[in-house]
Amino acid sequence: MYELEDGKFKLEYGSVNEGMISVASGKGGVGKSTITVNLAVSLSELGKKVGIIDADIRGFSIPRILGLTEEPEGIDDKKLKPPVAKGIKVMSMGSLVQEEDPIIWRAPMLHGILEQFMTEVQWGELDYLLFDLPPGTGDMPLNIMQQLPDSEIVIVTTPQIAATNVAGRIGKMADKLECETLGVVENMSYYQCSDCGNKEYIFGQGGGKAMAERLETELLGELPLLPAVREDSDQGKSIILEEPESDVSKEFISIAKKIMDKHL
Ligand SMILES: Nc1ncnc2c1ncn2[C@@H]1O[C@H](COP(=O)(O)OP(=O)(O)OP(=O)(O)O)[C@@H](O)[C@H]1O
Repeated sequence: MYELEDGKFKLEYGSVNEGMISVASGKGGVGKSTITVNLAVSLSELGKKVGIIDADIRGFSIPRILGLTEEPEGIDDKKLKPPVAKGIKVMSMGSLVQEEDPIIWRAPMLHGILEQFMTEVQWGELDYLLFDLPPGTGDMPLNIMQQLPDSEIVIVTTPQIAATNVAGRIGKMADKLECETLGVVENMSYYQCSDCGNKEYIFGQGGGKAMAERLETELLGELPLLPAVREDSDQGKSIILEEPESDVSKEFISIAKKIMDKHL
């Protein structure tokens, strides 16, 4: 699907110059897609050219979270021009698979669609290509990671020990496939009272850090549980652009910088 030359991924119609990064989670609902989008926007705000492949075939939510309204456009019968939102090029499995198709049919289609996204889409020059993986440690995320040699992985977890145990399996899977784990992002780490600023650690504390230690990787950041994050996502907005001075936006930018530093 691509060649790695001098640290750059050469695609049929473009290249990825710094990193192909899968965003994974041990289970659903921990904020993987929200984090994929906000990381992409953060990298873009830091001057990087970014693309996203929404490979979460069950819950393809990237177009909605990113506020994408355009469809991919066919060019000369061979290539697809990816739609763009907030400066990010996006291809979603959701645009090619019918939502009502049973998962059991969709899973084998994944391989072909991913290949099509890598070889028939006019990505142009990108610095980062992010993949929103299906949640969990089942066949679907495994198959995708197997198809992406030399890619890296960021693991999203919530702080509960149960969640970090499952997410830890993703790290072990990445090791087996020789994908480098860039680090762990702990989401919904705490809730901050908008009146008094007090932080409540409603899901416990330290699970992300403990998991990062177990996997011998870095805790890239801890993001609060904030109504504004969900509200913006629901409306196709990004908190990074809406409230760039907020603590949560600064934390996203800090995570993006740590990822960039690993590609210097
Ligand atoms: N830090 C946060 N604060 C508030 N709400 C959040 C936060 N992160 C995610 N959410 C909300 O939690 C819900 C689940 O998030 P999201 O869809 O990103 O999870 P996911 O891990 O990708 O789920 P799945 O893999 O099942 O598709 C969404 O409504 C999202 O807006």
